Amino acid sequence: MAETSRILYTTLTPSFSQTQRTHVGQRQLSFSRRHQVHCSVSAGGATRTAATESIPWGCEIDSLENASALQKWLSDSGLPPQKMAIEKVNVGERGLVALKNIRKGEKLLFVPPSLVITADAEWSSPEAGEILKRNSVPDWPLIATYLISEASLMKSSRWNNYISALPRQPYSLLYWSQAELDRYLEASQIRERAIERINNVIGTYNDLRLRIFSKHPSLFPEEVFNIETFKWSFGILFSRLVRLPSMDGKVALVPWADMLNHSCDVEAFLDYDKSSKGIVFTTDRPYQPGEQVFISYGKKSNGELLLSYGFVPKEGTNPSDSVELPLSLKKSDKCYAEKLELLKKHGLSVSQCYPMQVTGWPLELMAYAYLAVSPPSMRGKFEEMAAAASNKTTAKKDLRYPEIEEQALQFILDSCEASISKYNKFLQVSGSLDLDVTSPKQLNRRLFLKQLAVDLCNSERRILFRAQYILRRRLRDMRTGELRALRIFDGFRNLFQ
Ligand SMILES: C[S@@+](CC[C@H](N)C(=O)[O-])C[C@H]1O[C@@H](n2cnc3c(N)ncnc32)[C@H](O)[C@@H]1O
Repeated sequence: MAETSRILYTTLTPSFSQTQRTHVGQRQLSFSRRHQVHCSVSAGGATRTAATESIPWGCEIDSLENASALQKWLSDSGLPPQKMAIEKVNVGERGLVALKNIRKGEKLLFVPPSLVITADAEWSSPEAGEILKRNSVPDWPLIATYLISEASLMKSSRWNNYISALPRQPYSLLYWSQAELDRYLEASQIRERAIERINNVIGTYNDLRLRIFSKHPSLFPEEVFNIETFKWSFGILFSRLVRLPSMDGKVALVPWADMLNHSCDVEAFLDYDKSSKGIVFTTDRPYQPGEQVFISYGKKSNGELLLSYGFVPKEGTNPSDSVELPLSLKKSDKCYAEKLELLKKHGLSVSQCYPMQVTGWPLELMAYAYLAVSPPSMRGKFEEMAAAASNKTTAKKDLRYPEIEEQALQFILDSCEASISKYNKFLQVSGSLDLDVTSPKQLNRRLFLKQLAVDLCNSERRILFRAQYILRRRLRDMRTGELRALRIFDGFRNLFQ
């Protein structure tokens, strides 16, 4: 699915105002010309009702409640006969399962553009769509608002069957409270990313509310267009929106295709196929009847998958897995101010995170480590080190400074070990984290979140363990090499004495 965070940041600069209104009032609205709006939003367990009838905002993610209505509507609306059907599955709750033998290299789906939601989609409430477009609202917030608008129209929207089959509470970190993020993701840098993302959604909503919704309350009543419904629609976008490379990277919600779950073992991805004029993917392995068919949501780390999609693949099964390692300049460094200024010049800050993989770490990380440990006598090299530490520069990154190689590796090792001890602490206490829950529902949610956090922390710590092993070995080899050289030197000295 799409590279979500990047898109959100570049499409709308949110105001980041903290004035959120999460309460939904109790009055009737004149939003829809066709019927009155009734709003019941379930978010974080709370249900808010605005009128007699309620907007369902999708269905339970683990139910097949609306799946057959969705399939029927899709085929009546032009989706060609499929070799797959929506079923309950072991991985991903609901998914698409092969009905017939499917060959490797076969094209599947063929969802026509008329069944795809993009920023150009026709609004059931055209006036509302016009206003957003006039205000140059970027694609992501535009589609998020569109989804809320269409959901609130229920049966009057042409997307009713699609929206009814969407999950009422998409699994994404958007739905974790600050306390849950602090409690479960304390050790992982994903916590920061989740907070940043939640603030972006809140900022985006506040910006739209101030600039547009508050000026047109009859078209965008707060009972419907509020932070809870935005969390829902952004949760849907984060977990289902796709970027279509053959349509110039256009982002789209593709009904039916968005029932496909992710596997780290496959490389098949969704795209627009010019010859068949539909959204397709090409299988990279055969499937037998009854087997779940998968696509790839992209080469994402376990943390990124949890952030957008709310799941963590089994430990050791994701070849794209990585962990963000935080590195910081030491305050006691004699050249601290000078180094910091250069880091800032290259768009970096005093603490920088770099992705570590089981297979190694980026050259930028090594450049940062060189800068952090380099003595005042290497002042002339600081600039090139800071430039190479930034991935925004075209500067030569593959720098080597043999004279400080050992200190740089030791610096990375120390940072790895500091991170490992945070994970150790969390994983040791995680067993006793849930003793204070009172209701079974709350207990289930807590256990579920805790399990996700434990899985994430185990997979991130595993990468750090591997890096620790490699770094220790490299340092040991360097030190024994140095010792041997020293002994040879001593031998020569004795000989000449
Ligand atoms: C594009 S939707 C796929 C359809 C979804 N299973 C449904 O029932 O609506 C993405 C969501 O499916 C689930 N999912 C996808 N791949 C998964 C996997 N490998 N393991 C667990 N859950 C997965 C996650 O909840 C994710 O947010």
